[in-house]
Amino acid sequence: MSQLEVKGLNKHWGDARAVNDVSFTIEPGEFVALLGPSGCGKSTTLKMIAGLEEPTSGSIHLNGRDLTHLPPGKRGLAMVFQSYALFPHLSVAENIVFGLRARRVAIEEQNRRLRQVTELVDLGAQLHKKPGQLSGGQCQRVALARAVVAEAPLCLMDEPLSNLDAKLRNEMRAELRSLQQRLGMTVLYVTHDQVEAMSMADRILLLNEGKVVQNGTPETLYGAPESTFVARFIGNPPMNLMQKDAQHLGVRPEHVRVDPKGVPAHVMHCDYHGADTIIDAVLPHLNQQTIKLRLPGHQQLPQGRELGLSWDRHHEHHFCLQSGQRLNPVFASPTLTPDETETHHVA
Ligand SMILES: Nc1ncnc2c1ncn2[C@@H]1O[C@H](COP(=O)(O)OP(=O)(O)OP(=O)(O)O)[C@@H](O)[C@H]1O
Repeated sequence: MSQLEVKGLNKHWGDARAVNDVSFTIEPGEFVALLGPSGCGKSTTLKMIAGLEEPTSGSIHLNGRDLTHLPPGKRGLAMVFQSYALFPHLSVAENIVFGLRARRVAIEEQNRRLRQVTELVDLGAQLHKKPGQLSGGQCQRVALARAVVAEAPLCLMDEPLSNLDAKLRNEMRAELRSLQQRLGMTVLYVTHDQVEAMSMADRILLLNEGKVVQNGTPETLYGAPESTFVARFIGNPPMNLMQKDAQHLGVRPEHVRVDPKGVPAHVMHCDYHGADTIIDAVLPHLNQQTIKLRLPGHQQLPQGRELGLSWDRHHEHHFCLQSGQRLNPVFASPTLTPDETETHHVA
């Protein structure tokens, strides 16, 4: 039995369909990211699972128990919010065990779990401080610790790292993922940041306009996007999508290489990123469409420089021009199939 089972979930406000027939499951110990652009329905989905928003229709089961219409307090879920939601007048220790006290868990058990979790999230020296005396990263650790001590069957996280600066966010990502794996926590994690979803999740549910557009591992979303929307959303810079015949031909910037025998291109612009350079080029034989390529190191090519470009066949993605849906199957192991690894020239 799946830990969480969401079936045909809808949330309509008048004519607006914020969440439109969303179904998915989460297995015990899985870390699933609910990813998508602003306004796609991520938070509304999470709120319906938490019991903070009533679904228009659909059902939510946790370990076979129907939660759909239960009040939040009866669902037994843990939550971590972007805002941390700590009580400013309580100490770190009191914040962490707040839920356990409310549930009248025995004091010895509260202390045991508090000791265990403060060691895990390295808060031992801060237990008597108030949230106002902590850094953003420490506040987020307190919020995490509170979710961990609850020992809930599912932990819901709504953009928990978005208030932290870039360096700390990176550190906390690794910390959170390692904590989740060590404890075997089942997590549903809302984010609009594809890097966060790609680096942390076992599986990604990508939402667009209230619908799940792809449900798969990070590798599947990157390597076999089911539509042009997914192809553009995952990867930075996103996949090049060029109109050719009656299709969109997709190839990722990191898979394009300079090759004198390749398709002719003119350099437009070079963008140096430190470890690599992103080059924008025009393809005169493909209706002046543009293509991006990623080259290692610092490349300074003058505007107008002529290049040849090529890529391997197994790195091509084909999508229907009208529907945007994927047309080509995925090559399971490209290096094993000689005719699929040949270099392809588009012109
Ligand atoms: N209480 C409400 N009344 C009416 N419309 C709402 C309400 N709450 C959300 N919406 C709409 O539902 C849609 C989905 O909103 P939601 O907050 O779930 O998106 P999101 O993916 O979490 O976005 P973000 O990343 O910006 O938080 C949006 O179009 C939003 O305007």
